[in-house]
Amino acid sequence: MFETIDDLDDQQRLLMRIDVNAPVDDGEVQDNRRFVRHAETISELLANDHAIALMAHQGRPGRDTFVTLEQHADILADHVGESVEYVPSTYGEEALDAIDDLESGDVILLENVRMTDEELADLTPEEHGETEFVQTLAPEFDAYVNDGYSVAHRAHTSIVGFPQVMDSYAGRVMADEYEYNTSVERREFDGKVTMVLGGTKAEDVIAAMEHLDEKVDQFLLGGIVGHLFQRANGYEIGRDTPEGPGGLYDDNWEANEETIREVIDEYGDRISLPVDVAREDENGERVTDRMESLQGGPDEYMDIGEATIDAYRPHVEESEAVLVKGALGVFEIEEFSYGTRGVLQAVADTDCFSVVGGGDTSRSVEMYDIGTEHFNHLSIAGGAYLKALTGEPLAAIEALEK
Ligand SMILES: Nc1ncnc2c1ncn2[C@@H]1O[C@H](COP(=O)(O)OP(=O)(O)O)[C@@H](O)[C@H]1O
Ligand SMILES: O=C(OP(=O)(O)O)[C@H](O)COP(=O)(O)O
Repeated sequence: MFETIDDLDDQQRLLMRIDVNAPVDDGEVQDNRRFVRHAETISELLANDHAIALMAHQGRPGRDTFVTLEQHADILADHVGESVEYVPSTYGEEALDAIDDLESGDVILLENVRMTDEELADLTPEEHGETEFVQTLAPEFDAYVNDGYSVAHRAHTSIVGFPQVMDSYAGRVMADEYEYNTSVERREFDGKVTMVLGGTKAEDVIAAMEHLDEKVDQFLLGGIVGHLFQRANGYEIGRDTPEGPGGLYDDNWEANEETIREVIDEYGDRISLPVDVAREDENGERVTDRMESLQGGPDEYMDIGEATIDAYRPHVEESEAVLVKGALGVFEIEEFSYGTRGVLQAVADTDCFSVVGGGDTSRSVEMYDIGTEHFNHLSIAGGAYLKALTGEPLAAIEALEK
């Protein structure tokens, strides 16, 4: 097990990794629940008179979302209610000067760690610990804190390098997420465990399903994941869209179909699939088509239909635990939110242990006032949450435990 910030002495100089990786719309960084959750950890640490230098990433090199962290500092400052100084350097002279000036109660945010040569280099954790990035910053601090659960599955320098050479602690977000998200893997439930899987990151979800068969009694599928399964069953549904991940239905179809077939052969009797799906008609209204009546063609289906929601609800009602990853439809558009809302409402109305994961998906609970208090945990992680559910070790946790 790892140590947490409860084990820290007061008034330390802390180097802390958070994950405020966010959607970027026309160059503007969008606020999200990650900022709120990390702000809570930062406030807690400030109450104990620590001085904090934050490390974080945004986007991936080459993508439009790969930007500096200037806006992130402002958004964080709003949530913390204290100044968060943006430093346009990760471990160069400007960074070292700002770190030198750090006093108890101060918070600075260093530049996007993915702008360094080391962060994404293909190195072992020990080699990450020997990089100039780590060797320059580590001596400046008393301890390292990792609160970035949603990036915990990446073995990058800021995640696995510093714990090699520094006293290391899990932040509040990291510790809470770890506790809830490993509950399925630990199989803490006697009753039925149901997993609701959807969203757009379909290949990750399907890969996870391969490892989940013994831990889950019932799968309820929707979103793009549901389309892919129904396509493998011979229905003419699904096409790649410019906004989507690409390749699911053409270049990667053969591989996807093979995996889906294996999953269906292995435990298809525990998998419920959409019996109807909803699209927009020529008047912009929601219409629902039965699966047998699909004709192929260019229709884009954006939600599961009402009959599917009715079929899924009883499974939720008889479950002891329900884990959700990915939305069942494009819930951001009210007309196509019925599936996601219907199933989440059923979870909220039932006295089961419940976790909703996926940065986007968990947002739907707040967006439609379903009541966060009805859920045991809303995860701010996507990929890391999915990995934890399957029992795969997370690089950050392994590094903290070392
Ligand atoms: N049928 C669909 N077509 C297109 N997008 C969909 C569909 N169903 C769900 N989605 C999208 O899935 C997203 C959420 O799932 P996902 O992309 O896996 O993200 P996360 O893991 O962050 O929750 C939502 O933004 C929603 O619009
Ligand atoms: O947003 C993240 O992951 P997620 O979309 O799986 O939740 C993390 O910040 C990890 O980012 P990455 O997938 O570019 O390594």
